[in-house]
Amino acid sequence: MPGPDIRADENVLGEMSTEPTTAVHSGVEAKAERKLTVLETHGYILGRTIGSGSYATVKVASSDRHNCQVAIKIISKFQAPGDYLKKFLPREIEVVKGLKHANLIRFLQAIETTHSLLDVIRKDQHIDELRGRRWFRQLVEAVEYCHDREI
Ligand SMILES: Nc1ncnc2c1ncn2[C@@H]1O[C@H](COP(=O)(O)OP(=O)(O)OP(=O)(O)O)[C@@H](O)[C@H]1O
Repeated sequence: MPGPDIRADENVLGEMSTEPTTAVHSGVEAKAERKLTVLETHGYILGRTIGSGSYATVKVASSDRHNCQVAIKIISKFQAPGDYLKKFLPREIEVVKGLKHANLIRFLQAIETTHSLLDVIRKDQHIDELRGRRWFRQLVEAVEYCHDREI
C-alpha cells in the first residue's frame, strides 16, 4: 500500500452515518447542529478521496489528536466478500501494525461500526417474511419489556 506523503493509515470497517439531525440548545438562541459522524467523534475531519482499491475507498483526513493528515481506508462490510473481511483484511492490519519506519505508513487505529436496520433495508431492498417476522417479534418484545416497567 503506497503512502508517499501521508504517513498515517487508518482502517475503517463499515459505513459512516452522515445523516444530519437537529438539536435545540437551551439559552437565548436555538441553534441547528449536525450530528457528528463516527470519524468526527474520533477527531478526524474527512477530506477528498485519494484512491480506491478492490474493496476500499481511501480518503485523506485531518486528525486533531495526531495533529497531522492521515489516510482513511473505508471498507463496506456489505460489499466486501467474507474471505477478505475474515482473512485478508485482518492479515493486512497485522502486517501494517508491525511496520515502524520513517519512510513507511504507520497504522493508527481500526474503527468498526455496526449497521442500523435502515442500512440493511437500503441494501437488501426486499425483506422476506421470515426476517420481517423475526425483527417485528424482537421489536414487540422490547416494547413489552419497557411497558412492563411503565416506561
Ligand atoms: N496510506 C495511504 N496514503 C496515501 N494513499 C493511499 C494510502 N493507502 C491507500 N492509498 C491509495 O488508495 C488506493 C487504494 O488502496 P487499497 O489499499 O484499498 O487498494 P490497493 O492496495 O491499491 O489495491 P487492492 O485493493 O487491489 O489490493 C491506493 O492505490 C492508493 O492510491
